[in-house]
Amino acid sequence: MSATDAVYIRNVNFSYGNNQILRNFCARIPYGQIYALLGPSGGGKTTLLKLILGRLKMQQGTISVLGMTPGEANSTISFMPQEVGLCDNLTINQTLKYFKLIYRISNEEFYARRKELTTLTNLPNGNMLVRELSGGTKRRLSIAVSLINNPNLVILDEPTVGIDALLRNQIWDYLVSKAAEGMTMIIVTHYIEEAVNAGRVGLMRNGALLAEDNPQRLMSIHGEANLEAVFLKLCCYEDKGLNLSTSDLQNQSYQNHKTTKINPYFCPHHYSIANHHHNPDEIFIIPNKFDKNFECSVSNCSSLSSTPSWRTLFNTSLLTIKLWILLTLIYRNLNKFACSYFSIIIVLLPATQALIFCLAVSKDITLIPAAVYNEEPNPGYGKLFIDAMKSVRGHLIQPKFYNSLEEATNTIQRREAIGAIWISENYTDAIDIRIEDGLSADNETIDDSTIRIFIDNSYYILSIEFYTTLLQSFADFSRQLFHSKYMDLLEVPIKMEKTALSEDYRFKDYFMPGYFLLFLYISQITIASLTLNKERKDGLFERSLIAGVSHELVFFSHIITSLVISIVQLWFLDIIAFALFDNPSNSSYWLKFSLLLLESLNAMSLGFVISSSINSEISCLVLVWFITIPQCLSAGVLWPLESLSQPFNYLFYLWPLSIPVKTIRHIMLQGWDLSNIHVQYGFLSIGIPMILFFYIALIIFKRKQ
Ligand SMILES: Nc1ncnc2c1ncn2[C@@H]1O[C@H](COP(=O)(O)OP(=O)(O)OP(=O)(O)O)[C@@H](O)[C@H]1O
Repeated sequence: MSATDAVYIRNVNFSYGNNQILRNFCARIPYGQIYALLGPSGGGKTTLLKLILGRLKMQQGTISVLGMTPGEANSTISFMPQEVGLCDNLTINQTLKYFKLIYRISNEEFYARRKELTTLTNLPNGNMLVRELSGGTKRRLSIAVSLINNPNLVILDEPTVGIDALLRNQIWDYLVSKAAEGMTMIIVTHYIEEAVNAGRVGLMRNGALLAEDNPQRLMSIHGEANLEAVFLKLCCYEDKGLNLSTSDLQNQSYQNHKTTKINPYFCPHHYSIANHHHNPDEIFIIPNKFDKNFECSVSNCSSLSSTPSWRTLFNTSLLTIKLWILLTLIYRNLNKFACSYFSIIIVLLPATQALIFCLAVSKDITLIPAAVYNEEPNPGYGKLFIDAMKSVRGHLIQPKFYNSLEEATNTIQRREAIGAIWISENYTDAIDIRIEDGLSADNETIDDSTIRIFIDNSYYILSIEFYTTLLQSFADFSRQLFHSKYMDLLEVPIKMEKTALSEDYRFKDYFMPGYFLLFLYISQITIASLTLNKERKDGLFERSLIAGVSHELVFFSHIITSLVISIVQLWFLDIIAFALFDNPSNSSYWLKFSLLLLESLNAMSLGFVISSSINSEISCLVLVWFITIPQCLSAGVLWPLESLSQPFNYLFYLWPLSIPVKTIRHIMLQGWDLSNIHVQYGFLSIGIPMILFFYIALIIFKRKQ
């Protein structure tokens, strides 16, 4: 290679599996020129660009880019991918600002260049979201992004597709002027006629270069009026088996070079990384043989850069730069998140679920309808029992009276009542006789003094509550009855003593900690399972990597962004569950907060493993459902783990929610703190898998293309 080559490619072979894409590909792209790469669709142009950028691993051959190996000089290279490479959820201004921050362009330079480029590319209002732009406008923005850092080398993959002819001409004029200032450009284009503007064209077919030269010279060598005819002619040669090798052509073009004056427009006198100050009329000499031993000249390569050399920055303040990029990425992530309607639902998901929970479950069940058939002609003990029943557990049972047993039981059939109560005609007398006779009471007296109950057990929870209330009412009723007869000793001989853990907890209190944890978990795993695959598909990702952003920084930026989202979610949850509603929390606020936050990170780590491994977002969501829905039942959220059938209960302890749910209950209901071994174990059971999953996710994220 020569010192005048910005990019030097020699004998490169590349295959995707058995499909060989590039065959002994050779090309050289001089500094300060526009190199147009032409060829049929599927010919391997994009593959070649990715090899130049180091985004694909070389299999065979040599590529030197700005005197370095592919990928090394990327911070001074800009790349515009074929798919425009923008993020739909950012505005035009945010997109440009993102690259300002990534490339660390000074404010002054940035505003001047932004003005120049937005005028050139005729961009609309900077506050418009990228997703609101037309295809052509996106492409124009993408061009502006590629030039915002005034790079040494710009690689544009089909930049002018979908752009009208007038603007296309203006853009080409601008590119030509930038080449005149020393910028090197590789442009893949399907518009053969616009390639005439380039200083050099490479005609590519079936993964090999058919010819490479100045367009005018190529046309004159082949005696054709346009490049398309040249290309067709070369294809014909190839099809007929005439082997017109690249070096033949180069020798040929070199010979022509010596005699042909190149249009000064395409051989600008400013160009010359090797310090050749050419006269506009001077001939640009292309060496006719590739140098065998290539030596890179880094100083030459970096001298054109207006942005600081990445290496220098690495040496001086590596940490500051990484921190700066990390902050920029977080800024971008948050902007993207804020622009999506879906985000607000995700942020509010745990809080809204908590609100629904508090409205629906946190109050005791009241007013369960019960049908009463009281046969007693006058108010007696039957009425006393019903009155006792009404006042138990906040009016849980609402009695409705009927005139026959049939009417009362029919209400159960019609689902108008959860149960029916039948009090016999002689209930008061029978009770008195039974108290008198004690164990010698006859069967008829026992029958008459028994209250009969009919329950609809298909409403399981309601029927349990109904039955429990009846038992409690009967205890109250009998206490009153025995008290009225001075027989207090006959009271039921069980007394509930008060302990630190004997608060009057109900079903909702048992359910609440696990439920809150479940919804934090679901929201975080859902976000995370769509994060890394979306990042990979995001147009900015490829560009950011080329700009020097590492996979690790992108990964950490997502962890921090999701952590911020988790904290906001937790605050909303706290406001709803503990400030607006009076849910029990017997623990330190920070211990509870830390456990919930750690479990959010745990969910995130598993979500990242999913999103780094699977590209399809639908498949990720299905997998998330597959993991989370069974946990509602088998991780102790709703139903205690102790009741699960053996040996599966041991297996179910492996669910990411099982031990955290137990631990949060220990903290919130039992008031245990970090000195308790079970709480420590709970924290460890979240932390260890979390670190492991984050590590696995990062490895997959880095390896998977
Ligand atoms: N990741 C991949 N895995 C397998 N094959 C691939 C992959 N990427 C590209 N190819 C194949 O490599 C060939 C060259 O693709 P490439 O995108 O480089 O062509 P191209 O010349 O840029 O085409 P176009 O002009 O249509 O963009 C195509 O046949 C394509 O199907």
